[in-house]
Amino acid sequence: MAAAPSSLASSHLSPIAAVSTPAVPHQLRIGCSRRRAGRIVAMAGSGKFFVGGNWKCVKNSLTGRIEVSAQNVWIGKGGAYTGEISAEQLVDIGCQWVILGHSERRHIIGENDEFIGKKAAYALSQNVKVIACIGELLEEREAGKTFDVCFRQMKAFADSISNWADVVIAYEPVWAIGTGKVATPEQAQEVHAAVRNWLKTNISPDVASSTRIIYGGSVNAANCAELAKKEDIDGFLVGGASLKGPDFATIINSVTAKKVAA
Ligand SMILES: O=C[C@H](O)COP(=O)(O)O
Repeated sequence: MAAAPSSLASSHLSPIAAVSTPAVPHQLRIGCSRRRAGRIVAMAGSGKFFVGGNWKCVKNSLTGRIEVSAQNVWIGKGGAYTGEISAEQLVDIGCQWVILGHSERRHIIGENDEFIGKKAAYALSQNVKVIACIGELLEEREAGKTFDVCFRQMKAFADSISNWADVVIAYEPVWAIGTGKVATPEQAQEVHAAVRNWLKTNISPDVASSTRIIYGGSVNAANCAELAKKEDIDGFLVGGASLKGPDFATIINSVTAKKVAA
């Protein structure tokens, strides 16, 4: 892979961590994904936490530091789209965030860049904030196409985004998601720095320095600290490790420690 462009300082950014937990039966669910259908996804940042999944369970048990994210939303105003979730529904129940472009939506469900971009545009138009996921397949990395893929996915999001204050970028190499094969801190930092530089070049230096870029893919209690030390890693999007409460706490603390250190 070509050398990454120089990174922009991001140590002032509020860190973020994200987690998921297994489904709780008989709860209203928003969003779904593979083995973790109905999971909770929590993110910490800007002094807030964000959680999505089993709505009643989440909403009734969280403090004001926690916000909720869905894992899917429809591309436009609600209507006869059976099985889909509208942004209006999310707003109605007080759900502030949605995860878009997750690799499972791209590679299993078949959502393409344009479709994901439409979702982002409409969600943002309804004041639903977006966790914009990008990331390359293993064969794309091995072919030296990591930056090409991530930048193409970034452009699709950027074409739909006017207010970057409501966007968090999640870099999740597909080969690291749910595999136990985490990117090394250097591999992750290289892509995060490149994405931040892409924002600087294609959007603005302000957006580049203020947009949080979080890493996802086999983050756990053992590897989070070294990842969190990297300059352009502003937090985590965590799946499997969030099934273990103490591990999640360790992950949250790793990014909180970064914020304190900054
Ligand atoms: O949504 C979460 C990410 O896909 C990461 O999942 P993972 O931590 O199980 O690899």
